[in-house]
Amino acid sequence: MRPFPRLHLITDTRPGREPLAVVEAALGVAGEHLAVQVRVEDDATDREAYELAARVRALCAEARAICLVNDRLHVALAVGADGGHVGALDLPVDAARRVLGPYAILGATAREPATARAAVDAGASYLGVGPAYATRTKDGLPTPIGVEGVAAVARAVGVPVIAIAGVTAERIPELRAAGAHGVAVIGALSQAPDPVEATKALWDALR
Ligand SMILES: Cc1ncc(COP(=O)(O)OP(=O)(O)O)c(N)n1
Ligand SMILES: Cc1nc(C(=O)O)sc1CCOP(=O)(O)O
Ligand SMILES: [Mg+2]
Repeated sequence: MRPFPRLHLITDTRPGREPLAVVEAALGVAGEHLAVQVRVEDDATDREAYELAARVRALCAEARAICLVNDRLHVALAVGADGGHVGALDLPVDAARRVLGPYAILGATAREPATARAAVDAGASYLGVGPAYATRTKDGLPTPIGVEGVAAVARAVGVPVIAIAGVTAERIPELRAAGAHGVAVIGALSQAPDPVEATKALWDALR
């Protein structure tokens, strides 16, 4: 079985961003070691989500990378993605598992050990754990849990923990030391002046 990717790139579809260019740059560096999660803004239409996901899925297939879809599991199924990711406002994890089937990759957001254990019991195959640090990318998040919070979740579960929020290449060593299997990033790549160099820095810190 393939090792679960340590680097997860989440698409940034805010105005002025170029999600496909960033995905292509990252795939060129990390290829099959990358997971790309297609995440669109809440007010995007399903058609917009589908069209982006279909293009990302094709790029990932060419690079043998994993393609996941955030929230919209019908879109994940429609494009033949490898799986999906759900959080507290999305389908419950057990329902998401029923939708995606037993073999799909299913990520769930967890911010502390009890939720993390419940998500794994309900069928999550990895956890997105954060906010590890403060971030400007998403509003309304709770206070960052820090590396100690990531470590508490990592100790509680046996599935890969993917740290999220405010992650930079410089922060990866302490997250890995805390037990994170890997990291998920938006801004570290989508706001980088050179996404190729930024992917190299992230990947070098993870391997
Ligand atoms: C890897 C990863 N971790 C956490 C999240 C956040 O999911 P959620 O809490 O459902 O919030 P939205 O991303 O849907 O706004 C994630 N997407 N990926
Ligand atoms: C989509 C998302 N979910 C988070 C959570 O903590 O659940 S943080 C986040 C955005 C992360 O963006 P950046 O890498 O730019 O900080
Ligand atoms: Mg969600």
